[in-house]
Amino acid sequence: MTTQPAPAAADGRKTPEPVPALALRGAGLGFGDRTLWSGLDLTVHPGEFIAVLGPNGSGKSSLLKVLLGLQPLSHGEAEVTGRAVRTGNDRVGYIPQQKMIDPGTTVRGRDLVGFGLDGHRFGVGLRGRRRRREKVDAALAEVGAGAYADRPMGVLSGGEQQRLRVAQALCGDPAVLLCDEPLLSLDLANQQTVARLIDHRRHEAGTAVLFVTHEVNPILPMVDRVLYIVDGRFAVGTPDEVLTTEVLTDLYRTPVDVLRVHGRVIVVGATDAPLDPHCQASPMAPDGRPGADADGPAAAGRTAALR
Ligand SMILES: Nc1ncnc2c1ncn2[C@@H]1O[C@H](COP(=O)(O)OP(=O)(O)OP(=O)(O)O)[C@@H](O)[C@H]1O
Repeated sequence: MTTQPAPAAADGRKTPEPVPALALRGAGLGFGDRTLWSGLDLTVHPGEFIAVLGPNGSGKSSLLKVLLGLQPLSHGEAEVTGRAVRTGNDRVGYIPQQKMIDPGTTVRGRDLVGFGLDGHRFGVGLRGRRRRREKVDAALAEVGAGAYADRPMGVLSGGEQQRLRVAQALCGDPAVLLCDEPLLSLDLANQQTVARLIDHRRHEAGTAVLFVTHEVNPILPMVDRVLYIVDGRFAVGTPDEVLTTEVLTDLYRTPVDVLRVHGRVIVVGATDAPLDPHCQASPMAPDGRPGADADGPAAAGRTAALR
């Protein structure tokens, strides 16, 4: 949670700070008289992997909408690669939840991936078309979807469809990848595949990742920092800093225990004060839902930045 001063060059001049992939400054969002979150300052560097956690309705997806330029902030500023957010920004990739596509859908996987290049300018004519095709082929190869790329989307399995959505999001070489529960409805093997693809891309290409999830287990080893939002309050820090009894008790304003069992994080809520309408008793996931747990490193016990 500390920032390094910019290193000095040999001639004594300071090297300019790298442009963050993503920056929120004093950001706030509310609807009517309800504030989802406010005073949010978050700078995400190229290649960083941020998990966005919190109970239902805490404003996680709304944060992604803000960064996609689909939802204006109530306060503050949001920037992607140093520029104010806007719709249709080809520096931003988006992976939605897995939802089965209608079996009658004839759009091919290859076509879906190509939609990820809409807005990119390859020029007209043969050369432009060839460059576009090369990009699509490279994205299909990256996710291992070449074998079924020419089949209609409607006949593919959920895992195959989701790999193609990942390819679509990566196709345009985004600086920032916004993921809205992309592992939901996938079996464990496909969860791991999709998570690894995203992790690989951020290591290889320096793509920053904002990953909204209710289940931090499959991605915890990849997570650099957590943004945990509860009822207008939030904490930002490493998983060891945020996923602690102390921080979650502060956030939820009710006693919460964070346990580490066989390398997994289990969050246990107070039985007399359910943390959300679905959570009558422990255990619960770090997002407040009952009955789930999380892979995780041993607790370091440091306190996160808590708002
Ligand atoms: N355009 C809108 N107008 C009014 N209220 C809205 C609007 N968009 C979202 N909300 C409300 O804001 C709250 C946060 O919604 P959001 O989808 O961001 O939550 P979330 O944390 O992603 O929840 P979940 O985990 O259930 O997906 C919800 O109560 C939702 O109804």
